Amino acid sequence: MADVPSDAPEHCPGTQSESAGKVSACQGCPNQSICSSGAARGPDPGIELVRKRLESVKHKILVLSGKGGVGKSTFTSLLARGLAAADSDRNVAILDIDICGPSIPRVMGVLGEQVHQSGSGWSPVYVEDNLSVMSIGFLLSSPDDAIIWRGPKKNGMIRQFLSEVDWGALDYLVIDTPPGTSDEHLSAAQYLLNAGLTGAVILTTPHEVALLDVRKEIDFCRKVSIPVLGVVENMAAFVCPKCKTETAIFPANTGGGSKMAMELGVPFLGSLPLDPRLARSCDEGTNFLTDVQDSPTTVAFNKLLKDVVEACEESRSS
Ligand SMILES: Nc1ncnc2c1ncn2[C@@H]1O[C@H](COP(=O)(O)OP(=O)(O)OP(=O)(O)O)[C@@H](O)[C@H]1O
Repeated sequence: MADVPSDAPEHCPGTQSESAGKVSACQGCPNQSICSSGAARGPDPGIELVRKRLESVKHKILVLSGKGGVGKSTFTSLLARGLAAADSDRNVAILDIDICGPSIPRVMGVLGEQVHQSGSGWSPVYVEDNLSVMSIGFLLSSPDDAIIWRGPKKNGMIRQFLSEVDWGALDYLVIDTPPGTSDEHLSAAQYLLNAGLTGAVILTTPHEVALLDVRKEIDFCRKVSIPVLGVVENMAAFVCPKCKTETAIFPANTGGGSKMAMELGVPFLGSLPLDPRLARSCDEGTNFLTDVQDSPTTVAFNKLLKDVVEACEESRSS
């Protein structure tokens, strides 16, 4: 093998192998520490592939949250639908890299669709003429398939997703991620930062537990140099459709997302009220923004959308 040094022990896996420096044959080898650090493998060729593929994408937005179930996929779908509806000349796409719980196909109403591969890559599924979707959910034979995948396989999948989807020219690529700061986030950050990531929108709810996790998420963004476009507080309140009384379902005992954003020096993009019609719309895969235009959630979202667009433009010019 070309990547087995002359002083290597018997059964050396090779310096380019994922297991370099990590298997029993490596014990006592003078190259073990350099191999196990990954330095011998040189830069990941995927970084350049992703950069080239995403050259034609103007804004790349990561949607993050510290906790699960706070509304990341819901917000991703609203953001993509809102951006696409505001301007028919604007091309928008969603990439769902929530490998263990891809919910975007359902929320976007394209569950069970097939993706096709051509010479120029995988073709995404079109929801509107200017809105396309790619999700791991389209590729798994069973929803449980990916749950047992280890880090390197997830990393490979994310690299493939970022480098092999034939998006065409896009104005916005909105990327839905799993909750927390896992292998998937590190992989995505590594590839996207080299491809001109616009920034991250961080979702939270007003609960203290969710806010604590959001602090960790902001800390993660700072450590890996992801620009934070802002924090969105979801399920902030419930406005009764009959009497219009507003009730804080999850009381913000410590000031909620806006206070936390101020303390951490990141922009607060706004609050989205809870609306059971939105949950139904996500389950049915319909377009809540056009179907329920009088919802306080639609009104709040439309205002917030302008701020996200502005934050993206500012991040690009800075
Ligand atoms: N503002 C809202 N009003 C009513 N229901 C909402 C709202 N936001 C989200 N939901 C509902 O809450 C549930 C969780 O939302 P969603 O799946 O978007 O969360 P998530 O953060 O992406 O979850 P996961 O961690 O599984 O990826 C869904 O049933 C969704 O329809």
